[in-house]
Amino acid sequence: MMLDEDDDCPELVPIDTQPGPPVGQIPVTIITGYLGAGKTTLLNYILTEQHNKRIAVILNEFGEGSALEKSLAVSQAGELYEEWLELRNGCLCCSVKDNGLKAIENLMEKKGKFDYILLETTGLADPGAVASMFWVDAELGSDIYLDGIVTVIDAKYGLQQLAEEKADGLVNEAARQIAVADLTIINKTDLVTEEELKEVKDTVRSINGLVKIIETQRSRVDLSEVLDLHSFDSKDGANLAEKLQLVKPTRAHLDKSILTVTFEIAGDLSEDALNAFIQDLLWEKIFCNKDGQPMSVIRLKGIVSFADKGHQVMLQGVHELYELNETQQLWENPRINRLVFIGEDAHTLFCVYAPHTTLEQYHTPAVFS
Ligand SMILES: Nc1nc2c(ncn2[C@@H]2O[C@H](COP(=O)(O)OP(=O)(O)OP(=O)(O)O)[C@@H](O)[C@H]2O)c(=O)[nH]1
Repeated sequence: MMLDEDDDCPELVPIDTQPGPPVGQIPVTIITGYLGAGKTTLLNYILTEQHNKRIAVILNEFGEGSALEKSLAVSQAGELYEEWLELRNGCLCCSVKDNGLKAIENLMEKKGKFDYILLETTGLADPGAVASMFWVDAELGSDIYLDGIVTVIDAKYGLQQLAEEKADGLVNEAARQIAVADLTIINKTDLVTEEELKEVKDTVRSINGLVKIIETQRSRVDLSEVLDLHSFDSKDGANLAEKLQLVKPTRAHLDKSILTVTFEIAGDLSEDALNAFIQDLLWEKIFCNKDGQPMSVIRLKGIVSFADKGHQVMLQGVHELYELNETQQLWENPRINRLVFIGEDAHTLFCVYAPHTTLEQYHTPAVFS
């Protein structure tokens, strides 16, 4: 076909990689932390700050072990909220005793539009289970999406809580809450010395090499540090690529079993090989420690390169779920893949592939390509 001379040349359009969640979905931030750490104080602080958002706060008993699945089935019914409080700045506060996403969705239908949902889990909850539920639900076209997981830590008693030994070799909830977090708030800094605070920070870092750490008194935070983190969608792509460069593998500290392992691999990966590796890790659980205990992943993140893609691809995982999404970031040479795994017995990843490697950054092209 000939182009009319007066016709403009078609403009180049960027590839539509659709970063971030679909338009119109409402972010949910999960707020977790051990008993008495300062979660409620944080929620109250957020609610009374000026933020021009209509925030709904949901206090509930998500993630109470086996109650979770059961509740998913029974939460179809109507009246799910118990107390309801409308604050002057437009915030809404309610207590949902029922578990499950349906409860929240019903709530939204009833009370109209919120701009934001904060969900406080109980102190003993495993937020990873709650997070995976939201993540799956967002994929299924829900009105809400998971924005991030914030863990509040007690500066004074946090270490003690982390050191508590659980029966049957179970990993302590306080450690899990840190492992899964995008942001940790070390609260009650007024009650500790500089040295004590440093020890808490070092311990948090020893569990989660990726997490952002801030310190507070009375949970007073800059709201931009807590809300709209986009920790699970590819809007975070550029930030994540930068952040991953700085992540260091961690060494066991107080909680001996959870730590962070990093891989750095130059060049393109094979998508099939990477999928196979992650599925072996998350689903088949073939990577075991010397006692035959499989590595259990709590969180994983990465920026990876596939030969047929000019854009960086983001890897995200929580528990047994993972996702690979193309970001808007174009690769520059050299392409360096970076993967970070946080989990129980994460060091077994090294033992499998490199029995003599210590926890230093490890180059392993053979595994993924
Ligand atoms: N000294 C001091 N006390 C604080 C600080 N932040 C919160 N507190 C107090 O610590 C206690 C527990 O705070 P909450 O916000 O209720 O803690 P929580 O995590 O919601 O507790 P649970 O709901 O029991 O899990 C309250 O008495 C707060 O007033 C702080 O920075 N310094």
